[in-house]
Amino acid sequence: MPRAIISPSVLASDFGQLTAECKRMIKGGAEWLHMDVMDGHFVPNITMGAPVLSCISKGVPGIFMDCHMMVAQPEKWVNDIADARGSLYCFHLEATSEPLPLISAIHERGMKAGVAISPDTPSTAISDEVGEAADMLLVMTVYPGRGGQKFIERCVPKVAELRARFPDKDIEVDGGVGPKTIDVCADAGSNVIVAGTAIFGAEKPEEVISLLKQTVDTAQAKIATR
Ligand SMILES: O=C(CO)[C@@H](O)[C@H](O)COP(=O)(O)O
Repeated sequence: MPRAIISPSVLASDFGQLTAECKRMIKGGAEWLHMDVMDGHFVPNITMGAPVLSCISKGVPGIFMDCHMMVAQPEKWVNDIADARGSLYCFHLEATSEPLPLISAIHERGMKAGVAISPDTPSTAISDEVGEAADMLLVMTVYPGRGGQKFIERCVPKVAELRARFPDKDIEVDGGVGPKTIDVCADAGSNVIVAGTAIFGAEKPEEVISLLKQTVDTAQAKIATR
């Protein structure tokens, strides 16, 4: 049964704050930290790349960096992210015509491989072969590009479709997820939860992390008995 994993999407205005926030989230119960890598091509914004991730991994020993690569050429950054000690390299299916060789390249560099789909991409675009080869599947519940957007509920059936085909895989949701939207995500079968605003905007982030985790674990236990 896939276990609940909470992966806060780290928001910070300077580097010292970034590492401090990562440490605070781990202390608050987060297993992974979601790193939004945006290149200004695949999405309009630019965030951070391998040099910043390298500093974070040095500053936060043992961190699991869940690197969400919102980039136009995902093949290009595998080595740099591996050298920066990225733990999981999640690329967008829309950004490559060769997902299987890319998954192999990611595995060869010792990282887990994730495959993301944007809201307008159907879950069936992830073939059985690609889904089996990947370690994690990411269903975006907002259009990639920035935090703080409204959850798009019509993306949720894609989670259920993927969970039915891949019962043992990690399935992540990202975008507008928080206490108000976790139930539908968890019931559909997602077990890796990315949250930015809902966690960082909370007075007690650890309570939000705990609620998200409990909701997923309860839903996974129900799904396992179906
Ligand atoms: O990558 C993205 C959006 O592109 C997400 O990781 C968001 O940054 C999550 O933030 P919230 O929607 O939870 O505020």
